[in-house]
Amino acid sequence: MSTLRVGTRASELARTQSGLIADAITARTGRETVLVPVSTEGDVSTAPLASLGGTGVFVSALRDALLAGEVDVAVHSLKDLPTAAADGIALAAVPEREDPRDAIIARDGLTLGELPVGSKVGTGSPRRVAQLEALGLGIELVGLRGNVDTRIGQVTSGKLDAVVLARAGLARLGRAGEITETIDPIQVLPAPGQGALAIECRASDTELVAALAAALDDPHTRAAVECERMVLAELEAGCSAPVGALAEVVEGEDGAELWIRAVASSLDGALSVRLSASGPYDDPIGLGRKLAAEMIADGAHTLLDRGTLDNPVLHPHPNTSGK
Ligand SMILES: NCc1[nH]cc(CCC(=O)O)c1CC(=O)O
Repeated sequence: MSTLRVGTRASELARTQSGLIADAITARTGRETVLVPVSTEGDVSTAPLASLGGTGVFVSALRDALLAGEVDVAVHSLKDLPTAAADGIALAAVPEREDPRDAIIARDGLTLGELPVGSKVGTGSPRRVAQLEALGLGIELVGLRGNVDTRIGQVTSGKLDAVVLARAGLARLGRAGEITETIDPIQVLPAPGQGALAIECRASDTELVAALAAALDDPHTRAAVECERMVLAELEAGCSAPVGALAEVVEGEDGAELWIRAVASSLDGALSVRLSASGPYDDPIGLGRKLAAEMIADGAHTLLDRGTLDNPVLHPHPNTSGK
């Protein structure tokens, strides 16, 4: 059989993730694979992500390459995928997710609670900013982009006291040892889909879709992320909105159940709606809808709208944008 071309963004994290999936495909299906780099607007631009025209900046170039027949498989971080389905594209597999939590890398081994008042903490994510502001730690949150290496470098060089990153990305890069605290989801709920990967193919490649689903899909992860993403979709929010959600499969007396927690915040973190719900494992969509409806009844839309006109919290930090 022909070699499968696996499209990947150029960043080190993306190449690492795509490489892991390419190896898993070969190990489990016997198909040879080759990585094909595809550059995306999100990699090229150094503008704040929130200004790059909303959802999916990292995703569309890979999908275009799939549809153009330049690659056969695309690997994305699931949290970067827009919630709307894309024409002609199938989500073939959602492999078992890594630890979904956020983490900090701070100077001198400090935890969040140990950071002195006035400490500068880097993150470009409105979701992280809002939830960290809500903790009232007296830290100063500083806008930050760039690859994982650049971000951690801000701490090593002393420009920042700490940076916030997804634990999963650090683990895949072999840098989990530099984490000084993994943040409890009680304090900061991760982005919907964080820690999970999405493997997409052309929908017309039905045999490949079925083969990758059989080889790599993890039904528990898929159910959890479907539930989380339904909350995001129902709130009509994108991947850069201050919305966190984390679902887990728990074994109850009557079989498997899904349990989900979610938060929607104003950008400044001053106001938030934080709720949880549980329901049957086989209806993740229904559970996500139900929780979102409760959040909306509690004013989630008002909070999210309040943040769209201006951004009072994120201050761009010199020399931190880019690669
Ligand atoms: N938006 C960038 C992005 N997309 C996925 C990850 C991490 C890996 C993951 O969540 O699976 C990151 C970096 C980060 O948030 O630290």
